[in-house]
Amino acid sequence: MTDLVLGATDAAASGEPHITEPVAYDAILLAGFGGPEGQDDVIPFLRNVTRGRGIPEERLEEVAHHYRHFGGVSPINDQNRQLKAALEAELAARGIDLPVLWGNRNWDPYLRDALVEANDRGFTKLIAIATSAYSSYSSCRQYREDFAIALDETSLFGHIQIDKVRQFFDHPGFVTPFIDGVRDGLEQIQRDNPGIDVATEVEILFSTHSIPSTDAAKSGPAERGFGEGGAYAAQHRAVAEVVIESVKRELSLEAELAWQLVYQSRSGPPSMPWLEPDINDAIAELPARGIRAVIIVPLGFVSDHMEVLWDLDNEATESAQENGLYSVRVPTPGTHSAYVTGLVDLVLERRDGVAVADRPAMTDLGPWYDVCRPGCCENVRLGFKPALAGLQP
Ligand SMILES: CC1=C(CCC(=O)O)c2cc3nc(cc4[nH]c(cc5[nH]c(cc1n2)c(C)c5CCC(=O)O)c(CCC(=O)O)c4C)C(CCC(=O)O)=C3C
Ligand SMILES: [Fe+2]
Repeated sequence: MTDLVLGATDAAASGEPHITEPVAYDAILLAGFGGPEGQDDVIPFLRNVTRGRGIPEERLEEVAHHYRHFGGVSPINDQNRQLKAALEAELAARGIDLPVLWGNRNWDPYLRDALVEANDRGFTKLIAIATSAYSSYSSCRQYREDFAIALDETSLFGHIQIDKVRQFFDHPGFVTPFIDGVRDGLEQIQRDNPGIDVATEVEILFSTHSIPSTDAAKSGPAERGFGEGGAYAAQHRAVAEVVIESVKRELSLEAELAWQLVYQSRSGPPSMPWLEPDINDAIAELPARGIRAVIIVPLGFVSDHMEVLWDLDNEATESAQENGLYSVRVPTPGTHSAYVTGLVDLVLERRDGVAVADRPAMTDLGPWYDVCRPGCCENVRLGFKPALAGLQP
């Protein structure tokens, strides 16, 4: 163990942003968010997620109601079970002998359960895939902090090494399902709205989780300037541009497509600035510009979990209806074959120490770091906690 890169050994301790030495991993750690699986789980789950966060009580009641509406069951755990099975099938098909262990940050099975299993099976080197594509406290560092906490809880610090694949927002495996989805969505709009002008009457709304503006500002390494919304927003804008250009190419469209990046699922007190505009406010502005149809793209999400089912399929879809707009919601990557293949490629990239030039990245921002930079994805509200797979502090 080194104090430069907490919990890491070998190549990771060099402090380089990319590890291009092979590492003999024993297993993959699939790290999920976790979600309730029955009415009795809802409140304890929400307590786990929001401990010490200053989320207003009304917001918690509101979110509890979303889960209650679906019988207290979030689809997220089943989606991760399916992803685990798909990864195992892909690994087997490619003859790669790497077991997949699954553990969540906020619900059973927890990360600590996966680490106990790893230890029982004699695994000491794990490569983690967090089910989260972009850079921010919630989508990167919080997973890394929770790895450190889980090692501590299980007294496995110094026995088990946990590295983490890079944020994969611009990996073709993650982006391809969105390109497919937007292309199919446009075709559906043209089919169902004969004569509609895709250049002037359709708006593509790329939606992601809102986060506090202070988190967004810290979402990338301080020395790189990313503009408004930090690396988090910059990564989303860059991926959205790639999706738009790819769809135009695939459909041989000459005209520009209208799009914007919007936010959803805000949860802090109104006094705290979070990233805007909210998707529902953005939708309300569209009819005045002559827009007749929207494509809602859940660009920030890897599966159709509660934020997608409730905040998009329920709320945003209703906003579209109220504003007289035809709407299509694009699927998330889920278990799309490109996504599953891409995740396995990301693991092999680390196992084999692939050269940076040979790592696929569809935007100029990537390929993102294997070892997070100091202060990257910090949370100024909650203060410093040690985190694995990154340079300290
Ligand atoms: C960036 C981001 C992602 C995307 C990255 C990723 O995918 O990880 C994400 C995913 C998710 N968020 C989820 C659920 C919740 N998030 C909450 C609260 C918060 N999320 C935040 C950010 C994010 N969240 C933030 C800044 C907060 C405020 C509290 C804090 O400062 O930490 C709360 C508390 C209640 C509320 O306020 O909404 C809940 C219940 C679920 C599970 C859904 C299911 O069960 O299907 C998933 C996948
Ligand atoms: Fe969240």
